[in-house]
Amino acid sequence: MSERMILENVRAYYRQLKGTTEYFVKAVDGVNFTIYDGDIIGLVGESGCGKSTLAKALMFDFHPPLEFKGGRIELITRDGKRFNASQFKGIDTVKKTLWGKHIAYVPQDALNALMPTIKIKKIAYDILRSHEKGITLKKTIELLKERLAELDLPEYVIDVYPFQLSGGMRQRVVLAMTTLLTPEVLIVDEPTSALDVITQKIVLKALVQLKKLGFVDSIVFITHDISTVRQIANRIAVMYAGRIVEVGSTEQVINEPLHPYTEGLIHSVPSIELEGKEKGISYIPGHPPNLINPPAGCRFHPRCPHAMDICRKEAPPLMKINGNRIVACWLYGGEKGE
Ligand SMILES: Nc1ncnc2c1ncn2[C@@H]1O[C@H](COP(=O)(O)OP(=O)(O)OP(=O)(O)O)[C@@H](O)[C@H]1O
Repeated sequence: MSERMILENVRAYYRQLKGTTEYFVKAVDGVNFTIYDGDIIGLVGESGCGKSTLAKALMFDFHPPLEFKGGRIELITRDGKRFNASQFKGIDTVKKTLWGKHIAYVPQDALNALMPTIKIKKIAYDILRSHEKGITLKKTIELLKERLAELDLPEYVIDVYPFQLSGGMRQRVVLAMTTLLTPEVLIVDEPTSALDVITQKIVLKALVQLKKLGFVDSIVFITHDISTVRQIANRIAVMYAGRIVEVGSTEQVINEPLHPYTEGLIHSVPSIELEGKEKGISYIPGHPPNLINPPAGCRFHPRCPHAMDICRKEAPPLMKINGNRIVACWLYGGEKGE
């Protein structure tokens, strides 16, 4: 499997000023993570754990107050070209070089971000124009018609205003428009959280379709809802307090979670409990830490039922277990992972 993105020890902090004192919110702090061609990765974790900030890092989207503090973020294109976050001097070059063409992002508020008074074809044209000089409205319409048909959306959509579309339709139109230039990686942030269950399934199907048809190679699906992501992801990465704590196949992570945090997360989801697990719904005690001054050692140790001495002192590295499981927890031994 070829790699599409490699993240090594990535740190992305928000700079904050209180009076004259400078603080950093360590929203992404030592993340290691690889995205392969063909992946649909579910990135899960509680609110505030750093998922959206990690999405910004994957987009090379660093501008104040967010700062890239170190590590390696590398994007590898289909034709083998490599882009490194540290090679870019400003966000404008990132936008021009990568966004839309190699990596695309559908933010949490995409549904509302569409200007209600501009027709879909004009919105698509404006998006394409910002990435591809010389593209015409005629060419945009041709391309968009093709894509809409592939995603089972009617052609008339191009001539309507966003407010005339239902939530699920709007979300699929956003997906079609965002991927018109066939980027290698698509990042979607909570794409289904505002939708009813049936519409959610239609949007999930559209995502799978985008990958199947080769409009994108890999998808990162960000959500706090592990039960949604399990429907389409082949792998799940679990994030806690700015770090990835476990990565594995969807089945492994859900059926045999290794990290105590993953276990807590899964047992707190009713829809997963109902499918065969009879342990009852439970909640993870305590709260995620303040990311300005996170606890030493494993960041989960104050909430962990298995915390040992070492957990309070040393942060566990991501370790490879049984060949293909990856976990950052002192309960497990093994060689160093991703
Ligand atoms: N502009 C900002 N300035 C300072 N801190 C920020 C900023 N944006 C986010 N943060 C902080 O960074 C941390 C990670 O936030 P982030 O939005 O990445 O988490 P998340 O997992 O995506 O949360 P959610 O699921 O609620 O969207 C949080 O502590 C948040 O308060």
